[in-house]
Amino acid sequence: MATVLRRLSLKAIRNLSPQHSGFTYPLSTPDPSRFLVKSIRSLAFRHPYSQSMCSLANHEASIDAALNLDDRVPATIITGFLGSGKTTLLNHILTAQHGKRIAVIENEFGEVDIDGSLVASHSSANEDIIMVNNGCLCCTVRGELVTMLLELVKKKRDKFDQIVIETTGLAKPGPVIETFCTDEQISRYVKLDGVVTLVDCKHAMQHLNEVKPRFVVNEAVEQVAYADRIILNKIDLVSDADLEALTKKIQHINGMAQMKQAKFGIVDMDFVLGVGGYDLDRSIIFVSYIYLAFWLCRIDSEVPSDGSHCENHTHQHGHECHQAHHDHKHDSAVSSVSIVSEGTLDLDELDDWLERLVEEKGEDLYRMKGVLSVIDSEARYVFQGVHSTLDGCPGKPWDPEEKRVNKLVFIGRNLDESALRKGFKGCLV
Ligand SMILES: Nc1nc2c(ncn2[C@@H]2O[C@H](COP(=O)(O)OP(=O)(O)OP(=O)(O)O)[C@@H](O)[C@H]2O)c(=O)[nH]1
Repeated sequence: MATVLRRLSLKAIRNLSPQHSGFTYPLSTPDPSRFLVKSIRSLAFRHPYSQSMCSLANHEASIDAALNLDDRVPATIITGFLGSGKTTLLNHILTAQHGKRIAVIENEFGEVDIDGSLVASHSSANEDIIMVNNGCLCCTVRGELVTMLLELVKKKRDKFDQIVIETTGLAKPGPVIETFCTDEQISRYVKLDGVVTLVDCKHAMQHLNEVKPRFVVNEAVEQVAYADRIILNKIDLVSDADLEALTKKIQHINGMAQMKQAKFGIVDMDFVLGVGGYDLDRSIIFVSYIYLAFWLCRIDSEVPSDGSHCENHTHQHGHECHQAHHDHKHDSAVSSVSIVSEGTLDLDELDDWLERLVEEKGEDLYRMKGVLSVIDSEARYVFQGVHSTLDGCPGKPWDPEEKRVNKLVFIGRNLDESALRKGFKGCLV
């Protein structure tokens, strides 16, 4: 069925664009994305097959939604590039007064779980934080997402009111969204409420403009393009002029999403929960998904690049996804190095090493984070880095019986693993 829908959708989109392989819109249209979504929605409504394309479960769900009988669990996807503030927002959601019990699915790019402990320390319901490490929900561990969602809703449905999924900073949101629209089991129990994208105002322009090799998709652009809500985070780190330029750039990519500026992800809860971004017939969602893929081709062609376009819609980050219509690789130059080691660190040595590191490699070091055991401290030391921005503070105290294990993750371009391990060793007392 999905294939039929896909073909019809592609045809519909092609009909909108008689002049070239991208698509055109009336010159008088102030916002092309709005026009296209409207057109595609009306096409989907009018299409005789649109009602028969979805599964029975989806039909029932749509009718229930219309009658306000929809008791499926709403799920929110939090996405955004590495270090943009996703975990910070998640902690805000977990501690804010909204009366909702939240189950969290955390997806980390490195094989070491750092965010899990940082999130768990804020949550009162630790057992409902599920970690998925070392793979992207958009590809390698997508199956796990389905399994975990089903387990949550089937075994613990009475324990929470909302699911929040934090993707890795290198995830493509499209395939994750598609899981909610196309998996019959998931759509029976869970409804996608919205996609919230965090934007790091200090570094976003660099990533949005990044030149990618041919067929490699820019994840930062995709994360903005698929958003229902965009949080322009870290406004404390940029000038008004930079903020204005970034806002324009983002509006150009996605003119539909509501946008809010924030520091440390502080926004009203109704901006991120209860968005209702997908309270439409599933077929329309799927059509919109296809539309977005096409819209992204158009954006990609406008983002400075070496001529790449989306014939094959492929991106890389060291592993590949072989789903029918979103084959993609993530950028193979981007990888992670995880260090797990016992021992105590000299904080001064550590500071010196990290400062030297970001001075030399800051441009390529997208993200660093760690939970460390430092000398003369009963508490964990938590350090965070995004390019050359470094931050460190005491975290939760170690339990007296607990083995003090240092965990660090570096994510970036062309990482020198042996140099990183050597640098770390040099800080041990
Ligand atoms: N100055 C400033 N720092 C911020 C703000 N929001 C978050 N940070 C810091 O940015 C760093 C990264 O924040 P996280 O919330 O861990 O980012 P993330 O998107 O979850 O990171 P990954 O999961 O690694 O992709 C942390 O040191 C935060 O304290 C902000 O508004 N201003």
